[in-house]
Amino acid sequence: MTHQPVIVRGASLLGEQTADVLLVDGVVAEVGTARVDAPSDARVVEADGLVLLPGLVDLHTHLREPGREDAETVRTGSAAAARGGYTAVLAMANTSPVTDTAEAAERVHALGRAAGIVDVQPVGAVTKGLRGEELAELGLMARSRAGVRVFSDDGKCVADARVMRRALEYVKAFGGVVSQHAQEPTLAGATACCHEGELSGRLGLPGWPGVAEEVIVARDVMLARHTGSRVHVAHASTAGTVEVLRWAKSLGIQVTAEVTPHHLLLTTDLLGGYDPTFKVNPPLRPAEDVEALRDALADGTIDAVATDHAPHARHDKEHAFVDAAFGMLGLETALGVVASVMVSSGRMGWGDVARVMSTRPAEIAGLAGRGDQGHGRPVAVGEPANLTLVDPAASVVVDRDDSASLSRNNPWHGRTLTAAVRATFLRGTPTVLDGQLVEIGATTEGSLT
Ligand SMILES: NC(=O)N[C@@H](CC(=O)O)C(=O)O
Ligand SMILES: [Zn+2]
Ligand SMILES: [Zn+2]
Repeated sequence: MTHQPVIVRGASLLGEQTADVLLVDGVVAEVGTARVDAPSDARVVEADGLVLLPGLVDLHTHLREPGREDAETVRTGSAAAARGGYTAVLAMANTSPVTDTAEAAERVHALGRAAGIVDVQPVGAVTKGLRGEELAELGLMARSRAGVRVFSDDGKCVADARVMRRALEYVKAFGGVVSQHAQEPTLAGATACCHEGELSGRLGLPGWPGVAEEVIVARDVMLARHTGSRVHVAHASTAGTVEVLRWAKSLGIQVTAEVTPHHLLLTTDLLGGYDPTFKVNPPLRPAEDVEALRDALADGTIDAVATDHAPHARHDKEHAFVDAAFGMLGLETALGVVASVMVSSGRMGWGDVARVMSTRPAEIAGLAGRGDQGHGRPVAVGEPANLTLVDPAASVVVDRDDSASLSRNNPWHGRTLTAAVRATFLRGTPTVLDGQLVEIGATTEGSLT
C-alpha cells in the first residue's frame, strides 16, 4: 500500500522534548529536534503545544459483532477507538456466537482488517460457549491467522479452579495469557447488581462484595505460581485486589492487571438516582477503593488502563436498575479520564500515560513484538508509525451524541474532561485528523480472504 508521507511538526514527544516526526510508508522515517525536511507531497500536521504518544492499545473492548450489530459493529467500534486515540483493540469473546474457535477468531480479525481503522485483535474464549466447563480451541486459535494470545471468558468468571489451572498450563506453551473476570459466583449471587455496602442496603439493591473479586485474584495468582504461567486480572476494582497484586508481584509471580477509567473516577454513590447508565460489572466502588486503584496505577502495581467499552442498545439499558444490562462506553473518553485523574493531579506524566495505555497493554497482549504489525513501540526511527497526537490543554464537555459508537450508554455525558485526541495514525495513515474521523473505506489488504 502506498501512503502519503506525513510530517508532524513541533510535537512534544511523550510530553518531553519537541521534535519533527516524519512518517513514510507506514514507519517513522525521521525524528529530528531540528527542522526535518519533508517530501513535497507530504501532509503537514502542525503540532505546536501537542503531545505525541505511541498509539493507544485497549486490552478490553466489546465490539458486539457478530450477534449484536444493533449495539456496535467492528467498524463503528473501531471508529470510536480511533477517535479515542487507539490504534489497536482486543475484542472480547462474549459475542454471539462466542469467539471460541479458530474460524470465529479469524472472522473477527478479518472484519477488523476490512474496516481498516484500528487493528482488531480477537480475544479467544477460555471455555466453549463461556460455560466454564470444557476448554475452547485454545491452540487452534493461537495458531490461526488471528494469532490469538489473550483468552478470556469475560463477563463470566472461570470459577472452576481445575479448568483455570488447565487453561494456564495450556496457554503457557505459546506465551498466551488468561484474562480473568474475577468474581466468585457463589459470593456474588445471581441477582447482584451493585457494590455490596451501606448504599446497596439503603437502595434495596442486591449487592456483591469486594471479596468476591479478591478471592479469585488470590486463587489465580497461586495457580499462576504453580503452573509458571501468566494470568491477567481484568478490570481490577478493589483495594483488596491491589493488596493481592502487590504481594504476588513482590514474589515474582507472573500477574498483570488492568483498571478501567470508570473505576478510577466514578464511585458507587452515583447509583443513588437508580440510573442504569452507572450499572457496570464489576460495580462502581467506594472512594477508598478508587484511591487505592489510582495509587496502584501510578506505582505500576496495576499495569494498564483498559476501557471495558461495553455498548448496549437503548432497549437493553433503559430498564429498572435491577433489569438493565451491565456496562458502559469508554473508548472515546478513556484518555480524557486518565488525563483528568492522573495527569492534571501531577500523579503521572505523559510518559506514564504511554506506558499504561500503550506499551504495557501491547506487551501483555503479545502485540509489541510483531514487527511492522507491532504496537506500543517507542516513537523512534524504523518503528511502525502508530501514533496519537493529544492536546493536553483542551477542556471538553462530553456529549454522548458526539460519538462514533452505535450506543449511547455514556456515563461521562455532561462532564468536563481534560485533554483531547487531535490525530491518530495507523501505520502512517491518519484515521483521525483535527479531532475528526478520516473516511478510510476498505483497504485491499483488509479484504475478507
Ligand atoms: N462490563 C460490563 O458491565 N459488561 C460486559 C461484560 C463484562 O466485561 O463483564 C458486557 O459485555 O456488557
Ligand atoms: Zn468483565
Ligand atoms: Zn468486559
